[in-house]
Amino acid sequence: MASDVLMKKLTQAILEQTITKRANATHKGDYGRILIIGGTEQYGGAVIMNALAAVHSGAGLVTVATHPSNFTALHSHLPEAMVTDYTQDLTSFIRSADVILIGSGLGEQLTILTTTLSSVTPEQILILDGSALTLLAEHQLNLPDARVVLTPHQMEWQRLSRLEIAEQTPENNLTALATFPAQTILVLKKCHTQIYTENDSFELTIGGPYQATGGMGDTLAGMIAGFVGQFHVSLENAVLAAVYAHSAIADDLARERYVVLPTQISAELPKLMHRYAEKKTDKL
Ligand SMILES: NC(=O)C1=CN([C@@H]2O[C@H](COP(=O)(O)OP(=O)(O)OC[C@H]3O[C@@H](n4cnc5c(N)ncnc54)[C@H](O)[C@@H]3O)[C@@H](O)[C@H]2O)[C@@H](O)CC1
Ligand SMILES: Nc1ncnc2c1ncn2[C@@H]1O[C@H](COP(=O)(O)OP(=O)(O)O)[C@@H](O)[C@H]1O
Ligand SMILES: [Mg+2]
Repeated sequence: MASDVLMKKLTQAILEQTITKRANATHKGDYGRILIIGGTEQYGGAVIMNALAAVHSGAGLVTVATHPSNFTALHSHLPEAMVTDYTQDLTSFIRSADVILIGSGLGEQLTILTTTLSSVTPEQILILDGSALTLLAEHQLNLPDARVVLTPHQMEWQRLSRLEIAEQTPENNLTALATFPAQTILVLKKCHTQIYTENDSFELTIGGPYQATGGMGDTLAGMIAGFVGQFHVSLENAVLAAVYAHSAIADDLARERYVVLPTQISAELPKLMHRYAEKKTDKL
């Protein structure tokens, strides 16, 4: 049966609307203070990819709260990022962040998640990815009063919504989203990722299987953090632009590659953003 939900197709117009040229008299404090929480000993790569994407998106200040065994690797990839031990009290770090991204490679660290959920405030943006979504579902945790973005892939959304992947129709997804606090944004990742808000739904028509590499979603989550921390047209626009840019870069790179690595996407971000800030839209 055809869907009654009108899914708007994302185009490069979302990049033109969202990515703006920077004003001269600005500083790092104007471009988002991002706190990334995740990365067990096994999954350090996940937060490294979050942070690479956030910094290459233009985030002003990025701090990564992770297992100490990841500090050296993170710094060797990205000296721009600050680090802190995620087993220590994170409340002061949470308080001073504009955007908190938690969950990529978080594994079974339930206490870190519950502390974060109880510490965020309504004006903060909270992005929940990876293991945070699985823990949320397993322990039936409530979302806090904050500006929440969920970034599940289909299996994570199955755990959260109790909808089998085959049942994840636009109608069912919207009904499931309505059980979360109003204004929660859902980025349902798959081939042709869909984005749902309380009142609207959008579909990506770009991207492809050359993106099917571990870390591709960690990179998207870091980009979303970077975009929402600096582009304030609306939270929805910034999320949509990050989702579109992620796959637009992948498509561009895939013209000459069999697979596209997550870190290659991050490396290309400043170029793509420069093109759109300058409205040089001929290439993509
Ligand atoms: N380098 C790293 O440190 C990496 C760490 N990762 C972290 O590993 C943890 C576990 O995440 P995973 O996603 O691997 O494991 P999950 O168990 O959450 O999900 C993977 C399972 O879902 C299935 N699936 C069905 N539809 C899917 C879809 N559209 N996209 C992706 N999977 C789909 C897969 O076949 C697989 O069985 C997360 O915290 C994640 O952030 C991953 O991001 C991979 C890279
Ligand atoms: N076949 C595909 N076509 C388009 N996009 C894909 C495809 N496979 C994976 N992706 C994209 O790659 C990302 C994978 O996210 P996720 O599974 O969370 O990765 P990870 O947790 O390993 O970082 C999503 O943005 C998804 O849309
Ligand atoms: Mg993931």
